[in-house]
Amino acid sequence: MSGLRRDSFSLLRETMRWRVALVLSALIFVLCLVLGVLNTRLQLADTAQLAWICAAVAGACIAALVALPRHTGGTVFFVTIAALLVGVVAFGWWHGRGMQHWAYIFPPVLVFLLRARPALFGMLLYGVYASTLTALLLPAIEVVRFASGYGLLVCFMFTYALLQERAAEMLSYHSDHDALSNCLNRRTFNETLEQLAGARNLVKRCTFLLLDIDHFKAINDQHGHLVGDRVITGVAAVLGRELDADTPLFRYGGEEFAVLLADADADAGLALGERLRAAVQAADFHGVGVTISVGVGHWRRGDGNPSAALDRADRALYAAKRAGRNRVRGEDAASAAVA
Ligand SMILES: Nc1nc2c(ncn2[C@@H]2O[C@H](COP(=O)(O)OP(=O)(O)OP(=O)(O)O)[C@@H](O)[C@H]2O)c(=O)[nH]1
Repeated sequence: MSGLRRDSFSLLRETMRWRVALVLSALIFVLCLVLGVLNTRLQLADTAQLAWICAAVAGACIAALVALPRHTGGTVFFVTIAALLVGVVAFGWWHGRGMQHWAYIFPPVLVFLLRARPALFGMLLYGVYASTLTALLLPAIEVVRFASGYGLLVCFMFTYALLQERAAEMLSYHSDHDALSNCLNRRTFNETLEQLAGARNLVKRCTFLLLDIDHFKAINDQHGHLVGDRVITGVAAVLGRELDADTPLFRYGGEEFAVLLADADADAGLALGERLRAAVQAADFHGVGVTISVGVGHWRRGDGNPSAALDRADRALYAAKRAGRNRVRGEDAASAAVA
């Protein structure tokens, strides 16, 4: 998980978080200054003291947001403000005072700290708590005023959080998948290979299958590129149906696919290759005869880089093509092809 996907998604989220954090901390800072002055005038020393403390924390948050990298600054802000709000609620509870105006800060903080659904649960829970506290201390009209404003804010924040989650999922899907075949794309394949090579990866062995549509240029030439595109989509669908849900299928190149069988030996790869080859041959591609050739390469941890096994799968594929296509070849054939 690196490169374009993480950059674009994280940047979007970090920028949003940072901006909301800055606006919120400025708001809390100003609000607390005003509350500090008013409570001092009303001679409510403990509430004034609380307001000064909150103003100082909000001021420190503004400094942290400006000085630290956006991601760290945002996280520091939301965690600090969440802790501060819990402190304010505890203060209100302890002194038997309604602190319902603070409740309006909870929804944006929870939405930027948690996923949408747990945030909704937290927002509603706090809304019930603050409404009950208000009902105990103030006239019913105040409860209605508070609950309507707070409810509206919760609806807005939950909608925003859901939209943001959907946008992130879509962004992630489109940066991982190929638009024509809906398979995982080459970039994801390269990342998977890198992860596999990592010393901390738990996969002990794996088998690569490279699958290439036979005489695809002729299909394009005879039926046109649109039909060629449909054949690629159709072959991907057939392969996807044959594979387990947890076996990834990649579009490796133009008319070439790759399958990564984790914790499987070479024989399992050859058997799967044969099943996939037969399934494509048996499928109906609107009258176009389509077959695939398959090359299989095996890798064990300690054997060096997995890309060497991929190389062997590529040579086995070449051997399958040379042997007449529509067949599966393993590493023995790859060695023979080199010799
Ligand atoms: N329609 C379509 N054609 C593509 C796409 N990507 C690559 N191609 C074409 O696929 C063809 C691949 O041809 P070759 O690599 O010569 O191989 P082949 O004709 O399949 O022959 P063998 O692999 O030797 O069986 C080229 O003509 C590419 O232009 C695509 O996304 N859509």
